Amino acid sequence: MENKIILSINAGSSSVKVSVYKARSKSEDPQELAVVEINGLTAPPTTFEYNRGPEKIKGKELSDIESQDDAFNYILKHLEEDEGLPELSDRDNTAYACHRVVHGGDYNTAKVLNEDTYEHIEKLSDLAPLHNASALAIIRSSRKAIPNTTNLAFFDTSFHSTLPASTRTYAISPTIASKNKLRKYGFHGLSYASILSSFSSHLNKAPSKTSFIALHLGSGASACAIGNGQSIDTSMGLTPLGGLPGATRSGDIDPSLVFHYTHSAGAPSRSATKDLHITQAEQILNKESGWKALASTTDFGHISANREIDEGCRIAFDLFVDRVAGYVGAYFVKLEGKVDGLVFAGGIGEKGIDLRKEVGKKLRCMGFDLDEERNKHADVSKQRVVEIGKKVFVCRTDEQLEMARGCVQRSWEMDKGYQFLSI
Ligand SMILES: Nc1ncnc2c1ncn2[C@@H]1O[C@H](COP(=O)(O)OP(=O)(O)O)[C@@H](O)[C@H]1O
Ligand SMILES: CC(=O)OP(=O)(O)O
Ligand SMILES: [Mg+2]
Repeated sequence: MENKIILSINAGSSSVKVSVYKARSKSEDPQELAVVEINGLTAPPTTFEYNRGPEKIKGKELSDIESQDDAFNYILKHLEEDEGLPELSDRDNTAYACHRVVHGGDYNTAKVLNEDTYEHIEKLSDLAPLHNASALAIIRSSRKAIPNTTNLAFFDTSFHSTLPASTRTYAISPTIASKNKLRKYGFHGLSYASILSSFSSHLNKAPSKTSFIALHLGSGASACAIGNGQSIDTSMGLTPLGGLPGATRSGDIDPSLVFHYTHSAGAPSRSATKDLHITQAEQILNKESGWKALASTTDFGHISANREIDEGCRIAFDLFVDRVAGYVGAYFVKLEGKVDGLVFAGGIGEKGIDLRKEVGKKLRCMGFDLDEERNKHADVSKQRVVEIGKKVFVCRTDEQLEMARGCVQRSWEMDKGYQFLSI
Protein backbone atom coordinates (compact mmCIF):
# COMPACT_ATOMS: atom_id res chain seq x y z
CA MET A 1 0.00 0.00 0.00
CA GLU A 2 2.90 2.38 0.73
CA ASN A 3 3.23 5.22 -1.77
CA LYS A 4 0.06 4.28 -3.58
CA ILE A 5 -2.04 7.20 -4.79
CA ILE A 6 -5.59 7.59 -3.50
CA LEU A 7 -8.20 9.94 -4.94
CA SER A 8 -11.00 10.82 -2.52
CA ILE A 9 -14.11 12.19 -4.16
CA ASN A 10 -16.84 13.89 -2.14
CA ALA A 11 -19.91 14.84 -4.14
CA GLY A 12 -22.17 17.03 -1.96
CA SER A 13 -25.43 18.59 -3.05
CA SER A 14 -23.76 21.91 -3.93
CA SER A 15 -20.11 20.94 -4.33
CA VAL A 16 -17.54 18.40 -5.44
CA LYS A 17 -14.38 18.14 -3.38
CA VAL A 18 -11.48 15.91 -4.41
CA SER A 19 -8.33 15.27 -2.37
CA VAL A 20 -5.24 13.45 -3.59
CA TYR A 21 -3.23 11.39 -1.10
CA LYS A 22 -0.13 9.28 -1.01
CA ALA A 23 -0.47 6.30 1.32
CA ARG A 24 2.10 5.84 4.06
CA SER A 25 2.02 2.92 6.48
CA LYS A 26 -1.22 1.34 7.66
CA SER A 27 -1.04 3.09 10.99
CA GLU A 28 -0.38 6.59 9.59
CA ASP A 29 -2.76 9.04 7.95
CA PRO A 30 -2.10 9.27 4.22
CA GLN A 31 -0.17 12.33 3.08
CA GLU A 32 -2.34 14.98 1.41
CA LEU A 33 -0.83 16.11 -1.91
CA ALA A 34 -3.59 18.36 -3.25
CA VAL A 35 -7.19 19.45 -2.60
CA VAL A 36 -9.58 20.73 -5.24
CA GLU A 37 -13.08 22.08 -4.69
CA ILE A 38 -15.81 23.20 -7.00
CA ASN A 39 -18.49 24.99 -4.98
CA GLY A 40 -21.73 26.80 -5.70
CA LEU A 41 -23.37 24.20 -7.95
CA THR A 42 -26.77 25.35 -6.68
CA ALA A 43 -25.82 29.06 -6.63
CA PRO A 44 -23.88 30.00 -9.78
CA PRO A 45 -21.29 31.27 -10.48
CA THR A 46 -19.59 28.00 -9.78
CA THR A 47 -16.19 28.58 -8.21
CA PHE A 48 -12.96 26.64 -8.28
CA GLU A 49 -10.34 26.31 -5.55
CA TYR A 50 -7.03 24.51 -5.69
CA ASN A 51 -4.44 23.89 -3.03
CA ARG A 52 -1.20 22.05 -3.66
CA GLY A 53 1.59 23.20 -1.37
CA PRO A 54 2.52 26.67 -2.58
CA GLU A 55 0.22 26.48 -5.61
CA LYS A 56 -3.14 28.10 -4.74
CA ILE A 57 -6.12 29.15 -6.82
CA LYS A 58 -9.09 30.67 -5.01
CA GLY A 59 -12.52 31.67 -6.26
CA LYS A 60 -11.88 31.23 -10.00
CA GLU A 61 -15.29 31.34 -11.70
CA LEU A 62 -16.17 28.52 -14.07
CA SER A 63 -18.79 28.31 -16.77
CA ASP A 64 -20.30 25.15 -18.29
CA ILE A 65 -20.23 23.21 -15.02
CA GLU A 66 -23.78 22.09 -14.54
CA SER A 67 -23.55 18.88 -12.60
CA GLN A 68 -21.38 17.09 -10.07
CA ASP A 69 -20.10 14.89 -12.91
CA ASP A 70 -19.03 17.94 -14.98
CA ALA A 71 -17.23 19.19 -11.88
CA PHE A 72 -15.46 15.86 -11.37
CA ASN A 73 -14.26 15.70 -14.99
CA TYR A 74 -12.99 19.29 -14.79
CA ILE A 75 -11.12 18.48 -11.58
CA LEU A 76 -9.56 15.34 -13.01
CA LYS A 77 -8.27 17.23 -16.03
CA HIS A 78 -6.87 19.99 -13.81
CA LEU A 79 -5.02 17.47 -11.65
CA GLU A 80 -3.59 15.66 -14.63
CA GLU A 81 -2.36 18.85 -16.22
CA ASP A 82 -0.69 20.21 -13.09
CA GLU A 83 3.02 19.78 -13.72
CA GLY A 84 3.69 20.09 -10.01
CA LEU A 85 1.72 16.88 -9.43
CA PRO A 86 3.66 14.30 -11.46
CA GLU A 87 2.01 11.52 -9.43
CA LEU A 88 -1.18 12.06 -11.43
CA SER A 89 0.27 12.58 -14.88
CA ASP A 90 0.01 8.83 -15.47
CA ARG A 91 -3.54 7.69 -14.83
CA ASP A 92 -2.41 4.20 -13.92
CA ASN A 93 -0.68 5.54 -10.82
CA THR A 94 -3.97 6.02 -9.01
CA ALA A 95 -4.51 2.83 -7.04
CA TYR A 96 -7.82 3.70 -5.40
CA ALA A 97 -10.68 6.08 -6.06
CA CYS A 98 -12.82 6.52 -2.95
CA HIS A 99 -16.34 7.79 -3.57
CA ARG A 100 -18.63 9.33 -0.97
CA VAL A 101 -22.05 7.77 -1.50
CA VAL A 102 -24.73 9.33 0.63
CA HIS A 103 -27.22 6.45 0.91
CA GLY A 104 -25.88 2.98 1.54
CA GLY A 105 -29.10 1.44 2.91
CA ASP A 106 -28.15 -1.46 5.17
CA TYR A 107 -24.45 -1.48 4.17
CA ASN A 108 -22.55 -0.88 7.39
CA THR A 109 -19.08 -0.66 5.91
CA ALA A 110 -17.27 0.61 2.81
CA LYS A 111 -17.53 -1.59 -0.27
CA VAL A 112 -15.49 -2.26 -3.35
CA LEU A 113 -17.57 -1.22 -6.31
CA ASN A 114 -18.58 -4.13 -8.46
CA GLU A 115 -21.79 -4.90 -10.30
CA ASP A 116 -23.62 -5.95 -7.13
CA THR A 117 -22.66 -2.97 -5.02
CA TYR A 118 -23.27 -0.58 -7.92
CA GLU A 119 -26.76 -2.00 -8.35
CA HIS A 120 -27.41 -1.76 -4.59
CA ILE A 121 -26.56 1.97 -4.69
CA GLU A 122 -28.59 2.50 -7.84
CA LYS A 123 -31.66 1.02 -6.15
CA LEU A 124 -31.31 3.58 -3.35
CA SER A 125 -31.20 6.57 -5.70
CA ASP A 126 -34.78 7.55 -5.00
CA LEU A 127 -33.95 7.76 -1.28
CA ALA A 128 -31.22 10.37 -1.83
CA PRO A 129 -32.52 12.32 -4.82
CA LEU A 130 -29.88 15.06 -4.61
CA HIS A 131 -26.98 12.68 -4.17
CA ASN A 132 -26.83 9.01 -5.17
CA ALA A 133 -27.41 9.51 -8.90
CA SER A 134 -24.64 12.15 -9.05
CA ALA A 135 -22.27 9.84 -7.17
CA LEU A 136 -23.04 7.05 -9.63
CA ALA A 137 -22.39 9.35 -12.59
CA ILE A 138 -18.99 10.18 -11.08
CA ILE A 139 -18.28 6.51 -10.45
CA ARG A 140 -18.99 5.77 -14.12
CA SER A 141 -16.73 8.65 -15.22
CA SER A 142 -14.00 7.50 -12.88
CA ARG A 143 -14.29 3.97 -14.22
CA LYS A 144 -13.89 5.29 -17.75
CA ALA A 145 -11.15 7.85 -17.11
CA ILE A 146 -9.00 5.77 -14.74
CA PRO A 147 -9.85 2.19 -15.67
CA ASN A 148 -7.10 0.48 -13.69
CA THR A 149 -8.16 1.98 -10.40
CA THR A 150 -10.09 0.10 -7.71
CA ASN A 151 -13.24 2.10 -6.99
CA LEU A 152 -14.49 2.05 -3.42
CA ALA A 153 -17.74 3.40 -2.02
CA PHE A 154 -17.93 4.92 1.47
CA PHE A 155 -21.39 5.59 2.85
CA ASP A 156 -22.80 8.48 4.87
CA THR A 157 -25.22 6.07 6.47
CA SER A 158 -22.69 3.55 7.89
CA PHE A 159 -21.73 5.67 10.91
CA HIS A 160 -25.35 5.57 12.07
CA SER A 161 -25.69 1.78 12.07
CA THR A 162 -25.52 2.03 15.88
CA LEU A 163 -28.83 3.94 16.19
CA PRO A 164 -30.97 2.16 18.80
CA ALA A 165 -34.24 0.60 17.63
CA SER A 166 -36.30 3.17 19.55
CA THR A 167 -34.61 5.92 17.53
CA ARG A 168 -34.45 4.38 14.10
CA THR A 169 -38.03 3.08 14.07
CA TYR A 170 -40.90 5.13 12.71
CA ALA A 171 -44.34 4.67 14.28
CA ILE A 172 -45.84 3.01 11.22
CA SER A 173 -46.80 -0.57 10.31
CA PRO A 174 -43.78 -2.75 11.19
CA THR A 175 -44.65 -5.12 8.32
CA ILE A 176 -44.53 -2.37 5.70
CA ALA A 177 -41.53 -0.73 7.38
CA SER A 178 -39.58 -3.98 7.22
CA LYS A 179 -40.68 -4.84 3.67
CA ASN A 180 -39.85 -1.40 2.28
CA LYS A 181 -36.87 -0.78 4.60
CA LEU A 182 -38.47 2.37 6.00
CA ARG A 183 -36.44 3.57 8.94
CA LYS A 184 -34.14 6.34 10.04
CA TYR A 185 -30.76 5.87 8.35
CA GLY A 186 -29.09 9.23 9.06
CA PHE A 187 -26.47 10.92 6.87
CA HIS A 188 -23.24 12.98 6.98
CA GLY A 189 -21.69 9.92 8.65
CA LEU A 190 -18.26 10.35 7.05
CA SER A 191 -18.24 13.87 8.39
CA TYR A 192 -19.26 12.73 11.87
CA ALA A 193 -16.57 10.03 11.84
CA SER A 194 -14.02 12.69 10.86
CA ILE A 195 -15.25 15.08 13.58
CA LEU A 196 -15.15 12.28 16.17
CA SER A 197 -11.56 11.48 15.27
CA SER A 198 -10.39 15.12 15.34
CA PHE A 199 -12.38 16.10 18.43
CA SER A 200 -11.36 13.09 20.53
CA SER A 201 -7.71 13.60 19.66
CA HIS A 202 -8.07 17.32 20.51
CA LEU A 203 -9.38 16.29 23.93
CA ASN A 204 -6.75 13.56 24.23
CA LYS A 205 -9.45 10.98 24.79
CA ALA A 206 -10.21 7.66 23.14
CA PRO A 207 -12.98 8.05 20.56
CA SER A 208 -14.93 5.36 22.43
CA LYS A 209 -14.91 7.58 25.54
CA THR A 210 -15.91 10.80 23.77
CA SER A 211 -19.50 12.07 23.94
CA PHE A 212 -20.68 15.24 22.25
CA ILE A 213 -23.22 16.95 20.05
CA ALA A 214 -22.01 17.53 16.50
CA LEU A 215 -23.57 19.90 13.98
CA HIS A 216 -22.75 19.40 10.31
CA LEU A 217 -24.18 22.56 8.77
CA GLY A 218 -23.61 22.78 5.02
CA SER A 219 -25.89 22.77 2.00
CA GLY A 220 -27.52 19.88 3.76
CA ALA A 221 -27.53 20.27 7.53
CA SER A 222 -27.84 17.75 10.33
CA ALA A 223 -27.15 17.24 14.01
CA CYS A 224 -25.82 14.12 15.70
CA ALA A 225 -25.73 12.95 19.30
CA ILE A 226 -22.58 10.91 19.80
CA GLY A 227 -22.42 8.88 23.00
CA ASN A 228 -19.12 7.11 23.75
CA GLY A 229 -18.10 7.37 20.11
CA GLN A 230 -21.35 6.03 18.67
CA SER A 231 -24.20 7.71 16.90
CA ILE A 232 -27.21 7.50 19.20
CA ASP A 233 -29.42 9.91 17.27
CA THR A 234 -29.21 12.12 14.24
CA SER A 235 -31.65 14.51 12.64
CA MET A 236 -31.86 13.24 9.05
CA GLY A 237 -34.06 10.21 8.50
CA LEU A 238 -35.04 7.79 5.77
CA THR A 239 -33.64 10.36 3.33
CA PRO A 240 -31.49 13.48 3.76
CA LEU A 241 -34.66 15.58 3.65
CA GLY A 242 -35.63 15.10 7.30
CA GLY A 243 -34.51 17.19 10.26
CA LEU A 244 -32.92 20.59 9.75
CA PRO A 245 -33.72 22.76 6.72
CA GLY A 246 -30.97 23.29 4.15
CA ALA A 247 -30.08 25.19 0.99
CA THR A 248 -32.98 23.79 -1.04
CA ARG A 249 -34.56 21.39 1.48
CA SER A 250 -37.46 22.03 3.82
CA GLY A 251 -36.28 19.78 6.64
CA ASP A 252 -39.01 18.48 8.95
CA ILE A 253 -42.54 19.56 8.21
CA ASP A 254 -45.90 18.16 9.21
CA PRO A 255 -46.16 15.18 6.83
CA SER A 256 -49.60 16.30 5.65
CA LEU A 257 -48.38 19.75 4.63
CA VAL A 258 -47.40 18.60 1.18
CA PHE A 259 -50.95 17.50 0.32
CA HIS A 260 -52.15 21.01 1.10
CA TYR A 261 -49.29 22.57 -0.84
CA THR A 262 -50.23 20.79 -4.09
CA HIS A 263 -52.97 18.43 -5.22
CA SER A 264 -50.52 16.50 -7.36
CA ALA A 265 -48.02 15.62 -4.63
CA GLY A 266 -47.75 11.99 -5.74
CA ALA A 267 -47.50 12.66 -9.47
CA PRO A 268 -44.11 12.31 -11.14
CA SER A 269 -42.10 15.50 -11.15
CA ARG A 270 -40.98 16.98 -14.44
CA SER A 271 -37.41 16.33 -13.33
CA ALA A 272 -38.11 12.60 -12.89
CA THR A 273 -35.94 10.47 -15.15
CA LYS A 274 -35.71 6.81 -16.06
CA ASP A 275 -33.20 6.41 -13.24
CA LEU A 276 -34.68 8.77 -10.67
CA HIS A 277 -38.35 8.43 -9.80
CA ILE A 278 -39.07 11.67 -8.05
CA THR A 279 -42.58 12.90 -7.24
CA GLN A 280 -43.70 16.51 -7.25
CA ALA A 281 -43.74 16.47 -3.46
CA GLU A 282 -40.13 15.31 -3.36
CA GLN A 283 -39.14 17.88 -5.97
CA ILE A 284 -40.76 20.71 -3.98
CA LEU A 285 -39.39 19.67 -0.60
CA ASN A 286 -35.88 18.69 -1.77
CA LYS A 287 -35.14 21.20 -4.48
CA GLU A 288 -37.46 24.17 -4.14
CA SER A 289 -37.59 24.80 -0.40
CA GLY A 290 -35.11 25.79 2.30
CA TRP A 291 -33.08 28.99 1.88
CA LYS A 292 -33.86 29.08 -1.82
CA ALA A 293 -37.60 29.42 -1.08
CA LEU A 294 -37.31 31.71 1.92
CA ALA A 295 -34.48 34.01 0.86
CA SER A 296 -34.09 33.41 -2.91
CA THR A 297 -30.50 32.32 -2.43
CA THR A 298 -28.76 29.12 -1.37
CA ASP A 299 -25.76 31.02 -0.05
CA PHE A 300 -25.98 31.12 3.73
CA GLY A 301 -23.12 33.63 3.86
CA HIS A 302 -25.36 36.05 1.93
CA ILE A 303 -28.31 35.30 4.23
CA SER A 304 -26.25 36.00 7.29
CA ALA A 305 -24.79 39.25 5.92
CA ASN A 306 -28.15 40.60 4.72
CA ARG A 307 -30.49 39.58 7.49
CA GLU A 308 -30.79 43.11 8.92
CA ILE A 309 -32.01 44.52 5.61
CA ASP A 310 -33.83 41.64 3.95
CA GLU A 311 -36.94 40.07 5.46
CA GLY A 312 -36.43 36.72 3.67
CA CYS A 313 -32.85 36.47 4.90
CA ARG A 314 -33.95 37.36 8.43
CA ILE A 315 -36.55 34.64 8.67
CA ALA A 316 -34.23 32.05 7.08
CA PHE A 317 -31.49 32.90 9.58
CA ASP A 318 -33.76 33.01 12.64
CA LEU A 319 -35.53 29.82 11.69
CA PHE A 320 -32.21 28.00 11.35
CA VAL A 321 -31.04 29.24 14.76
CA ASP A 322 -34.33 28.07 16.25
CA ARG A 323 -34.17 24.58 14.72
CA VAL A 324 -30.46 24.02 15.44
CA ALA A 325 -30.87 25.06 19.09
CA GLY A 326 -33.87 22.73 19.36
CA TYR A 327 -31.83 19.71 18.28
CA VAL A 328 -28.98 20.56 20.62
CA GLY A 329 -31.46 20.75 23.50
CA ALA A 330 -33.01 17.41 22.59
CA TYR A 331 -29.64 15.69 22.16
CA PHE A 332 -28.31 17.12 25.42
CA VAL A 333 -31.18 15.32 27.13
CA LYS A 334 -30.58 12.09 25.16
CA LEU A 335 -26.95 12.17 26.28
CA GLU A 336 -28.14 12.82 29.86
CA GLY A 337 -26.08 15.99 29.94
CA LYS A 338 -22.82 13.99 29.73
CA VAL A 339 -21.24 15.88 26.86
CA ASP A 340 -17.65 16.88 26.21
CA GLY A 341 -18.81 19.68 23.99
CA LEU A 342 -20.83 21.08 21.15
CA VAL A 343 -18.98 21.00 17.82
CA PHE A 344 -19.81 23.10 14.76
CA ALA A 345 -18.67 21.84 11.33
CA GLY A 346 -19.58 21.97 7.61
CA GLY A 347 -19.48 25.08 5.41
CA ILE A 348 -21.87 27.10 7.61
CA GLY A 349 -20.64 25.62 10.89
CA GLU A 350 -17.02 26.44 10.05
CA LYS A 351 -17.53 29.88 8.50
CA GLY A 352 -20.83 31.16 9.90
CA ILE A 353 -19.64 33.38 12.75
CA ASP A 354 -23.03 35.01 13.33
CA LEU A 355 -24.93 31.75 13.15
CA ARG A 356 -22.65 30.23 15.79
CA LYS A 357 -22.99 33.33 17.95
CA GLU A 358 -26.79 33.32 17.88
CA VAL A 359 -27.05 29.56 18.46
CA GLY A 360 -24.53 29.97 21.28
CA LYS A 361 -26.71 32.58 23.01
CA LYS A 362 -29.62 30.15 23.18
CA LEU A 363 -27.51 27.35 24.63
CA ARG A 364 -25.88 29.14 27.52
CA CYS A 365 -28.52 27.67 29.83
CA MET A 366 -27.03 24.21 29.19
CA GLY A 367 -23.48 25.22 30.09
CA PHE A 368 -22.21 25.92 26.55
CA ASP A 369 -20.60 29.32 26.90
CA LEU A 370 -19.47 30.75 23.56
CA ASP A 371 -16.87 33.51 23.75
CA GLU A 372 -17.68 36.16 21.13
CA GLU A 373 -14.08 37.19 20.44
CA ARG A 374 -12.82 33.63 20.10
CA ASN A 375 -15.81 32.83 17.92
CA LYS A 376 -15.03 35.74 15.63
CA HIS A 377 -11.42 34.72 15.13
CA ALA A 378 -11.82 30.96 14.93
CA ASP A 379 -9.77 29.74 11.97
CA VAL A 380 -9.88 26.04 11.28
CA SER A 381 -7.67 26.24 8.21
CA LYS A 382 -4.55 25.93 10.36
CA GLN A 383 -5.84 23.81 13.20
CA ARG A 384 -8.54 21.17 12.85
CA VAL A 385 -10.32 21.95 16.12
CA VAL A 386 -10.62 25.39 17.68
CA GLU A 387 -12.20 25.99 21.09
CA ILE A 388 -14.48 29.04 20.98
CA GLY A 389 -15.74 29.03 24.56
CA LYS A 390 -16.57 26.71 27.40
CA LYS A 391 -17.55 23.40 25.79
CA VAL A 392 -17.99 24.98 22.34
CA PHE A 393 -15.75 24.09 19.39
CA VAL A 394 -15.41 24.50 15.65
CA CYS A 395 -13.97 21.57 13.70
CA ARG A 396 -12.77 21.39 10.10
CA THR A 397 -14.46 18.25 8.93
CA ASP A 398 -12.72 16.21 6.24
CA GLU A 399 -14.82 13.58 4.57
CA GLN A 400 -12.12 12.95 1.95
CA LEU A 401 -9.49 12.17 4.59
CA GLU A 402 -11.92 9.89 6.39
CA MET A 403 -12.35 7.84 3.21
CA ALA A 404 -8.61 7.76 2.47
CA ARG A 405 -7.97 6.55 6.03
CA GLY A 406 -10.53 3.81 5.60
CA CYS A 407 -8.90 2.89 2.32
CA VAL A 408 -5.45 2.58 3.87
CA GLN A 409 -6.71 0.65 6.88
CA ARG A 410 -8.69 -1.86 4.83
CA SER A 411 -6.54 -2.04 1.74
CA TRP A 412 -5.28 -5.53 2.47
CA GLU A 413 -8.77 -7.04 2.39
CA MET A 414 -9.83 -4.94 -0.54
CA ASP A 415 -6.82 -5.97 -2.56
CA LYS A 416 -8.06 -9.54 -2.55
CA GLY A 417 -9.37 -9.28 -6.05
CA TYR A 418 -12.93 -8.04 -6.36
CA GLN A 419 -13.43 -6.97 -9.92
CA PHE A 420 -15.48 -4.13 -11.22
CA LEU A 421 -17.20 -5.72 -14.18
CA SER A 422 -19.10 -4.08 -16.98
CA ILE A 423 -20.77 -0.85 -15.92
N1 LIG B 1 -18.95 32.90 5.34
C1 LIG B 1 -19.97 32.05 5.35
N2 LIG B 1 -20.92 32.18 6.31
C2 LIG B 1 -21.94 31.30 6.36
N3 LIG B 1 -22.11 30.30 5.49
C3 LIG B 1 -21.20 30.16 4.51
C4 LIG B 1 -20.09 31.01 4.40
N4 LIG B 1 -19.35 30.59 3.34
C5 LIG B 1 -19.99 29.51 2.81
N5 LIG B 1 -21.09 29.22 3.53
C6 LIG B 1 -22.10 28.19 3.26
O1 LIG B 1 -21.57 26.88 3.32
C7 LIG B 1 -22.42 26.05 2.51
C8 LIG B 1 -21.61 24.98 1.85
O2 LIG B 1 -21.21 24.10 2.82
P1 LIG B 1 -20.48 22.74 2.44
O3 LIG B 1 -20.46 21.92 3.68
O4 LIG B 1 -19.18 23.07 1.83
O5 LIG B 1 -21.48 22.21 1.32
P2 LIG B 1 -21.89 20.81 0.80
O6 LIG B 1 -23.07 20.46 1.60
O7 LIG B 1 -22.18 20.97 -0.65
O8 LIG B 1 -20.76 19.87 1.08
C9 LIG B 1 -23.09 26.94 1.48
O9 LIG B 1 -24.49 26.87 1.68
C10 LIG B 1 -22.59 28.31 1.82
O10 LIG B 1 -23.67 29.17 1.81
C1 LIG C 1 -26.34 14.20 3.14
C2 LIG C 1 -26.22 15.58 2.66
O1 LIG C 1 -27.16 16.32 2.74
O2 LIG C 1 -25.02 15.95 2.14
P1 LIG C 1 -24.59 17.42 1.65
O3 LIG C 1 -24.78 18.33 2.80
O4 LIG C 1 -23.15 17.27 1.27
O5 LIG C 1 -25.46 17.79 0.51
MG1 LIG D 1 -21.01 18.28 2.29
